[in-house]
Amino acid sequence: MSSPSRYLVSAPGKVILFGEHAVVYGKTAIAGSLDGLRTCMLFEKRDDGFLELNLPKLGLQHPLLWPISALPYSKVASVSNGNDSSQGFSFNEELLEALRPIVLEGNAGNKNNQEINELQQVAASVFLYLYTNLEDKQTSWCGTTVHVTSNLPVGAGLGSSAAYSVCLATGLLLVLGHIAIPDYDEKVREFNISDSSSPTNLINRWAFQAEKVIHGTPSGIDNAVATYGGAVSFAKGVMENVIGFQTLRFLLTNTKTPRNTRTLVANYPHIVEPILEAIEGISASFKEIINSGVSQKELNQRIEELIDLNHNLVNSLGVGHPSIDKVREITAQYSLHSKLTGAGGGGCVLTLLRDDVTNDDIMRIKLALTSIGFECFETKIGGHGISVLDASAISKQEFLSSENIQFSGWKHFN
Ligand SMILES: Nc1ncnc2c1ncn2[C@@H]1O[C@H](COP(=O)(O)OP(=O)(O)OP(=O)(O)O)[C@@H](O)[C@H]1O
Ligand SMILES: C[C@@](O)(CCO)CC(=O)[O-]
Repeated sequence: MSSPSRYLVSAPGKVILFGEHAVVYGKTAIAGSLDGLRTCMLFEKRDDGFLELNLPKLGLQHPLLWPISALPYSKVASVSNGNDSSQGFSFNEELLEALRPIVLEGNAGNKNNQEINELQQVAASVFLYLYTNLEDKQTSWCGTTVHVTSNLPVGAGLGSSAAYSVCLATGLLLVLGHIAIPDYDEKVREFNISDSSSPTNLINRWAFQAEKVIHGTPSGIDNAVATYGGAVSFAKGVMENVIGFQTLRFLLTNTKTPRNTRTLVANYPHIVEPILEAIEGISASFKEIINSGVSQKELNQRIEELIDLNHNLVNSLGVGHPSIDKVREITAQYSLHSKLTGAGGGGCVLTLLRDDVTNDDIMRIKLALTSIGFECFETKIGGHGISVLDASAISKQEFLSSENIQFSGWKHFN
């Protein structure tokens, strides 16, 4: 059977319930995939030896273009054999350095690439970093065009970079013949991180590399959630399913504030260590409570206490912001509890919507928040991680106008 000439891939955003920042220092965090907030990519076959990347969500109206022959293949020899104990590969700084001028050069005569800003350069570097590593001379694709769409806010704490990284890793692994579209319509939720032959693990490892291009030293929780989906407890690259809170409803508020996500940890490691441990205690308490069989009312009340505790602790690491305080103030008027989520310093705020909150109140809260320029999403946690589709029958136009179209027939890796 011939391989598809187009692939569609889709990965969810994530929300961190407890443990952001602390997880970077090896503490346990709890997070889940976002229902309905996803990034999608269409990979189209080319036969002219070029790579094309379209990034409209980053404000780039024209395509970026590179000849495959310009990639610095001489820098990749050691990558796949490297040994990064946390997730499987070592990061190739030398390759990233070599890609910097190439990102801007593009093909001769194409000035487009030179006009791109720093965020766009990072997104392009991720693409070329993965492609250079994964290119397989056996592939029947002599180039690819990538289109990206997303309903996730970028740079707001909901894991848009992880969804981007997971989609790119998956699409390129498919295009370059390392993995194939699976047969499964539904995912069996089992993690076996040590099984290096599992396509899901391969995707997660390469997405982690991509996250390193964007973030430097990420914990790996965001790419893990975007890859595996569902709700997880995560520490030091090790993950467990957490069940029992997929029924909870949340309001996410994007304060749209430029973020300052730098914490005090690097400057005061000894002072903040007890704070990081206390944050880990919150994740542990959450896991205990969620499995304890307490009534829904008691469960909600305890989660709200943990939300406040976590917010105040992470706030003391220096990633609070007046816009986050504003959301907490408005939701508190309706007796609801909120915390920053993700890297903080602006960005998104998570509010637990208890069962007893009326739809009228939710509407009023949303109105109060949107009237001061914030953006709200009502969501549940859980749902599929990376999903793929043979898109041979889907045109580029259909894909680009697909915001409200649900493509059917998605497949999932087990
Ligand atoms: N739709 C997209 N198109 C292109 N690049 C994207 C897209 N979404 C995310 N990115 C890449 O991810 C970067 C944003 O990552 P950043 O970590 O700042 O935000 P986030 O992932 O939304 O937040 P957090 O990591 O706190 O959850 C962008 O600068 C870009 O490089
Ligand atoms: C702030 C942080 O903990 C979460 C970002 O979504 C960073 C990370 O885990 O890599």
